Amino acid sequence: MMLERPPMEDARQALVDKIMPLESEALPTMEAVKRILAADIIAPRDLPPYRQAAMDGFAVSLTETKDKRFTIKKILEADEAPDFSLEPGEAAGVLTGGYVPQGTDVVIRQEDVRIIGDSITVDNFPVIDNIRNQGEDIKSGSVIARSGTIITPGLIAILTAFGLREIRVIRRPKVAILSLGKEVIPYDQDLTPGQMWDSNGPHLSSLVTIQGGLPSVVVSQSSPEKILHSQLQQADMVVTIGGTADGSNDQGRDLLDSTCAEPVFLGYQVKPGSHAWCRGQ
Ligand SMILES: Nc1nc2c(c(=O)[nH]1)N[C@H]1C(S)=C(S)[C@@H](COP(=O)(O)OP(=O)(O)OC[C@H]3O[C@@H](n4cnc5c(N)ncnc54)[C@H](O)[C@@H]3O)O[C@H]1N2
Ligand code: MOO
Repeated sequence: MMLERPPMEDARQALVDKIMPLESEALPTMEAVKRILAADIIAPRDLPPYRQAAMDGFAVSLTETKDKRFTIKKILEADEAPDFSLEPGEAAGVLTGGYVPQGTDVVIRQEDVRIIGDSITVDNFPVIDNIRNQGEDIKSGSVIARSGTIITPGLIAILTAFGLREIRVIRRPKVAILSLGKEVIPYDQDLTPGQMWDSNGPHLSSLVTIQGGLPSVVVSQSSPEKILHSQLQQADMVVTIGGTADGSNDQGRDLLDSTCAEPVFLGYQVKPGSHAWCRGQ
């Protein structure tokens, strides 16, 4: 049902109601910032993926007698997965984000130990264990982000922390912008008296770019109907500029009538801009 000069909010809602989600496309994760997720993302594994040290220092296995001295079994490298377990009274050198060996009860910061030969003496036992448990941040199988989410830099970090190389996003809408009027010429052409550079086309085009669309601007001095119909084949949305009044140069209304698209609203209660029309499939 076509609305005649509705309030702006009703016009906006009528337009939004016409919008259909576009198809999705696969993108390398690094290129997906600001795009819209096309499907829920499920965590493929736990994060952290293994039990990690939260401090540089020593992983220790405590003794029943609460000894302060531990024998160093091995100093682990940053990229090393331990192939041993700690027995009570043993310690292993660990780095933040690295594995802690099986049997670890607590990680003591290196500032809180003294290294004497092949053993350590703990000056201060921490009140927390300084261990990040497997899956503590995100559990395998849980939803990381829902379909429809706008991908932020933070989400890119999470997706790549899971090694997700490619994700499905909604494709960018193609928006054709048609500047009507025989006096309007592209801004990069020389002007003759009576002509006007197209500035509204570049304005709308920039707004579309900022919102994530793919704009194309056409100045249709001649055969606007032909251009409009070809744009309707290629674009998801066509926006025409000018020609909305009743002057001899105003073809906007006839142009819209020449499409088979259903009228959504005809004019709306905004000044200036009251002559805006909308049609949709
Ligand atoms: N007899 C009447 N005249 C007008 C009426 C009316 O009811 N009866 N309404 C007035 C109102 S209100 C409005 S709003 C305007 C609507 O104007 P149009 O949509 O027809 O706009 P144009 O005539 O095509 O252009 C107006 C002006 O803007 C320049 N222009 C157009 N396109 C561009 C562009 N892409 N970049 C830069 N400049 C552009 C154009 O050259 C004209 O100078 O009608 C009133 N008149
Ligand atoms: O209808 Mo016009 O755009 O308000 O000045």
